[in-house]
Amino acid sequence: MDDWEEDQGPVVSCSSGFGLSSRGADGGFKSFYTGSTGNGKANNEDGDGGSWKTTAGDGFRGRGGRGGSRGGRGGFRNTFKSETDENGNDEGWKNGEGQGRGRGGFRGGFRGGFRGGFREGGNEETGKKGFGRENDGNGTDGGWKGGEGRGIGRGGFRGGFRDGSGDEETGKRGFGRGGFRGRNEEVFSKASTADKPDPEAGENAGPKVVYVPPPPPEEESSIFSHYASGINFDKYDDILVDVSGSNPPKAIMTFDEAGLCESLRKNVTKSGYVKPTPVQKHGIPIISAGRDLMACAQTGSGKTAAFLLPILQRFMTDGVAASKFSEIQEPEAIIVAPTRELINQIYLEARKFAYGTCVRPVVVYGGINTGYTIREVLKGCNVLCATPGRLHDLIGRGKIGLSKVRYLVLDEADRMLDMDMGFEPDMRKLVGSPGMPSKEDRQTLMFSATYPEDIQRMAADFLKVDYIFLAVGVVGGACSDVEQTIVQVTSTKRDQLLELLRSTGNERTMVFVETKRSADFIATFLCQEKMSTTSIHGDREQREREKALSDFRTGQCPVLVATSVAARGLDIEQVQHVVNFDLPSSIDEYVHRIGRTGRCGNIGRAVSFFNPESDTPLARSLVKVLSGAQQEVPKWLEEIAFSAHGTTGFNPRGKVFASTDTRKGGSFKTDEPPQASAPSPAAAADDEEWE
Ligand SMILES: Nc1ncnc2c1ncn2[C@@H]1O[C@H](COP(=O)(O)OP(=O)(O)OP(=O)(O)O)[C@@H](O)[C@H]1O
Repeated sequence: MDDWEEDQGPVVSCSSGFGLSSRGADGGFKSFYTGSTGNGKANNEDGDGGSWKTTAGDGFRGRGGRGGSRGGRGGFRNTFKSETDENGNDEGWKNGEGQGRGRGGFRGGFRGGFRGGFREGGNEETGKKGFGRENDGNGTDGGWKGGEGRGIGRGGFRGGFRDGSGDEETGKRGFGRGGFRGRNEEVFSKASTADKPDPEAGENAGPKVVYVPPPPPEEESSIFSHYASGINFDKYDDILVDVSGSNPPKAIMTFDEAGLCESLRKNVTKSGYVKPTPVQKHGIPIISAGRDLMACAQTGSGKTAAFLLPILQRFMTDGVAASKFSEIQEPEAIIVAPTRELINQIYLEARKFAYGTCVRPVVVYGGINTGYTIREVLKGCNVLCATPGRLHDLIGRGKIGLSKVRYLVLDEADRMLDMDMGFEPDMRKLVGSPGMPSKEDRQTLMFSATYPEDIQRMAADFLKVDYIFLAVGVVGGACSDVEQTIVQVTSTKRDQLLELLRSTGNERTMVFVETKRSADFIATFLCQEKMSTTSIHGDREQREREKALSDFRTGQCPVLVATSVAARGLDIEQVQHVVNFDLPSSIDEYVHRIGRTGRCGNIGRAVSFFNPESDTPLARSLVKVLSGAQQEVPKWLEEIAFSAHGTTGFNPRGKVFASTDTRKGGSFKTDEPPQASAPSPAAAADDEEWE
């Protein structure tokens, strides 16, 4: 039997103990929220887990279990301290000796299908052999004692204890899936993920993932469903465009000039596209002419179609391998993106534009069953849409061959090439993989709304020397259709949020927070306040993530609390409003987050809570972005920005916007040396928990 088929054997479900859309409450909050209904109280009976923390032992730390609808989660005393203090609900305890007793956190875990079992390197799959008191059904005790080097896991699968040397990003080498951390939760590792065993992939590598996503709709009406472009769509034509590089092809003005075949043309029309956006007007002929491209255009301005259409057209002209079963598939195009939801969205766009043609797009990403993924790939694959981890996994298994790759597309290219938080090692590994045509023999296309200067320079390694740089508007600038408001806060952010959401009625709103725990906490809080809220972050199962997104898309839950996992690329109809409950530490991230609204010529609003204690390093970049998008800059923000010493001008991560192609040497340089930014307190606390 082929190795991947083994995945079809008995597997441990990551979903056992979970209600469909419900989860235990975070310890310390005495609350519970459902993923979809906002019914915050019905199942609260066991959710009031006490927070806990240990400070001794061999660096272990985890979370209490997530037990179905009755489970609680061990709390996070330190991180949530201020919030729980505010709430008066913190029942946390601290244990300096690595021993102690907890309440709901563990109890919930034990009751949740053996999640949260106490393990000492025991059976990772179930945690059953741990010290969890599985029959502690009444939840009256749930206490535990831990000596050195022992830990409490968050579920048998997640967050289990870490030996300190494990892979902090994935927990792959630790005991259990410590989950994701930090701001970009899809970032698996600073080193290549493929260098390490994939917990979903190999034998003995950890729990197998059984989730198989529902098939995408087949009806034509669903495939082509779209939202209308907005009143500002025509204003795109006024945006300044800078094209640099030798002999750039002439822009097209209409889709008729794009030279699309009949099928593609029809699909473009059925998608509601009447005229191309600037990135399409310039990008399509550049790609069609066979040139490499680094394109920067504001959020929501149609970058996806700008690369998909010319690629598909080339395949229609030159032909692609017939889609048929083969034990190894050799796609002609590979598209990579940093998050699962985004790559799935790109896949759906590819499928839409390729509708009725012989081109078969396939999507692969983590969090879903590997066997299922492989079967889908082996049916035939011309355009492979992938997140990096799963892509390398399939290449490693010999299911994907690279020798026929003609197009390599990096969407959110700055994230994909970010050395600190992105997938740079994975991308280098990909282009260096056996069979992958050299950059001279393939076309490499990069798209984003932001391109820090250092990333631009590094990106050149992946591109032919004569690549074209296309900038629509200011590189790194925010979409001017988003009305941006910055509100100074003190300590009552939650109440301010509530007031804000109450004033916006049923508007579809994304609330961004910095940490996964904050996401749970705020979602719980809003549910308690009778607001239909759901949440998405890297600690949720893929099934839950997709359900959350779908509930938000359909309007069943008009409020989505999200970490930065949802900051980039997601194109959701009628998101009228983005709230930065916590500001991100990077201005690029800010630009992407607020770009979830005001898309395709529609108007949107973004309100950001600015906390002078933690957000001052971002002040100058914010001023720059606000004024660049013709937004009012509050006086107080200007004062903070210009009195702040030791902050970088435009990006606290020490990066500066490039105003244009770095080959021309242009950038918004500041007169201050770049500094490494300190993580925000919230993010730091998040790190603390996982390390
Ligand atoms: N020419 C067009 N006419 C009408 N609608 C369009 C056109 N081009 C793109 N759209 C629509 O605009 C929306 C935004 O497009 P897309 O998601 O490609 O933006 P993006 O530039 O990739 O954004 P982000 O930077 O957030 O990733 C989508 O719903 C897409 O279908």
